[in-house]
Amino acid sequence: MLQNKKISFLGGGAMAEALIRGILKAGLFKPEQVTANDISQERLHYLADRYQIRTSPEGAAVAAEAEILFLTVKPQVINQVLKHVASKVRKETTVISIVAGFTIAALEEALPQVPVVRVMPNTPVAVGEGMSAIALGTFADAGTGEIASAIFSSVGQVVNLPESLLDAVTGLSGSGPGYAFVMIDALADAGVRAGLPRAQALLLSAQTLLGAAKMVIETGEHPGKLRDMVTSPGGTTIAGIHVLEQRGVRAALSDAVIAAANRSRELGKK
Ligand SMILES: NC(=O)C1=CN([C@@H]2O[C@H](COP(=O)(O)OP(=O)(O)OC[C@H]3O[C@@H](n4cnc5c(N)ncnc54)[C@H](O)[C@@H]3O)[C@@H](O)[C@H]2O)C=CC1
Ligand SMILES: O=C(O)[C@@H]1CCC=N1
Repeated sequence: MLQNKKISFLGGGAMAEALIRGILKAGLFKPEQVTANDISQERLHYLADRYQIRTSPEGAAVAAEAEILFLTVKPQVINQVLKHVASKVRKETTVISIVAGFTIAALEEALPQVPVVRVMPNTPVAVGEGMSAIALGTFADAGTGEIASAIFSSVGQVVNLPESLLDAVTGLSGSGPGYAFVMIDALADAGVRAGLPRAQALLLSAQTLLGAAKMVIETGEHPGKLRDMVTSPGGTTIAGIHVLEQRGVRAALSDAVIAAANRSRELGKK
């Protein structure tokens, strides 16, 4: 299905790089099938050098030859980019937008009759542990859906959801790695505070979150039940959890997700 298809990225920033790294690592595409476009020459040199992919500063030319075209620029510039390339995008090209808040309706207005897919992935696609939610546009058939699913399943887990839920996804899993990195860093600092050497504290912190997440996914158990398994009566864990509850960690995480989802909605209105 994807054999020999030309896949291109308009915008070669952090998320495009995460996807490029992930799909090459998964062996889904060969470097010569991949082209990145960016306004920054420095970025293009870096991507060509690091991943041996093709690069070009000519967005319209890249869009014209793409069979799968990724839109990976910031929400603030997507309209300008689409205006520049829209007339070059062929009706057979699958267009996959990961732009936060940018709606399928807006994509289809810029690219009439083109099969478009809106996806909200996250940066762990770079290491094969991404979480992506997919919503298909009006002109996307089952084949288009299969292409998007194959790409994103090669770099992590995929869910299909109605577009109306993608702002919520952005607040939870799209932005979520940011929250997780803050937690990992804070726990590592706490380990140092408790007397551990920095490098070991960071490993203990990150591996603990990785292990806990894996237990939830692999056992299918409710996290509350798994938490009870760690929590001995009168023991250490309940003493720590009490402090988290006292400081409102659950409410803080909940407010973080809602704030990010609201921001995604706001970006979509611009
Ligand atoms: N970073 C993340 O965790 C995630 C980001 N997204 C979405 O991915 C998109 C890209 O985000 P990042 O990679 O984080 O941003 P970024 O700022 O790292 O990358 C954007 C790239 O676009 C380039 N660019 C700017 N104007 C351009 C133009 N006219 N033509 C071609 N390239 C141009 C910039 O030079 C930059 O390299 C955003 O729309 C964001 O909402 C979605 C999911 C997760
Ligand atoms: O911060 C952002 O706007 C992007 C969208 C999801 C994750 N990062």
